[in-house]
Amino acid sequence: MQVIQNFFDAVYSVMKGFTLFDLLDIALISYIVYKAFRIVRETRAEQLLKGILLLCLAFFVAKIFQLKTMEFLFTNLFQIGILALIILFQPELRRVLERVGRTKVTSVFTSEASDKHAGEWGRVIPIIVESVQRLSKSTTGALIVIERQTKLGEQIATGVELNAKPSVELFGNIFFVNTPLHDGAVIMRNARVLAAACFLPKPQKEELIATHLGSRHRAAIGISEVSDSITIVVSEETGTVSVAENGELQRGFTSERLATYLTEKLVPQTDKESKKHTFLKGKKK
Ligand SMILES: Nc1ncnc2c1ncn2[C@@H]1O[C@H](COP(=O)(O)OP(=O)(O)OP(=O)(O)O)[C@@H](O)[C@H]1O
Repeated sequence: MQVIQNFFDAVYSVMKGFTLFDLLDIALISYIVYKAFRIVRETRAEQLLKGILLLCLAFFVAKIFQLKTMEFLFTNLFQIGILALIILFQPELRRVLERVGRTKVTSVFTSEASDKHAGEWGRVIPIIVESVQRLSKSTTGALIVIERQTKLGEQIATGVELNAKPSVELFGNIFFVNTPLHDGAVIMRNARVLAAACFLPKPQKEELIATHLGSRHRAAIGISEVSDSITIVVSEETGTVSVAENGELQRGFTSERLATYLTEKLVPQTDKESKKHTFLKGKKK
């Protein structure tokens, strides 16, 4: 009974001094918790979170009924637990921080750099599309990663650095079967072919990926989970063109669709241009 009385006293004392800043505080915390919950739902941390919530519940039950040994045990467990969680979930924490760093607020500071290459991408996209079309026609397996804000230095270091001007012939040569660079992925940065034969990471939840997708498609999903890159995959078996972005693979791209997709992602349109584009689209209908 005393516990309940204390609880209401505490609530009353908090409400007495409640200001607009407290409301802002609550709104911000709610937003952070909501975002954290959404991120946790997409990772293996979901099960763990349920476990922690159960432990917290057990801890409060022990506190209410004054079970001293249980209380002692849980208090110590929580102290070591925080450190253990950081070690166990280091990859997830890293991904979350990377994701935070890629939010639109910070892109205010980086958009200038990406816009600088928009023109170059505009010239290179037709080359990529034509190369992909040829590779698809000849059922030559290919994996092309387009780097955006997240730097892919780790993956580039596993391959052979080229820093070459993109051309249809270059892509054809790189992916030509049994040549030294055909195994692995090409990574493009700032509209140039930076490296070839690069090794990409595996996806986090491999067991959830359709069994008919082989290691090339899985690698494309893997890199798209840990970065904001766009990865084009050409299937060696069927010639099907797929694109991986944000951990998702979309299949069956035609050349037109690929060109539109890449242009939308890599060549930011000015407000004026995009309005004109929408207007023209509307007129065509
Ligand atoms: N982790 C990886 N990083 C980079 N390239 C990879 C990776 N895993 C596989 N590859 C590339 O994919 C090739 C193997 O493709 P595999 O046949 O297993 O995949 P797939 O998805 O079934 O593609 P396909 O439909 O083209 O056969 C390898 O020879 C290599 O070039």
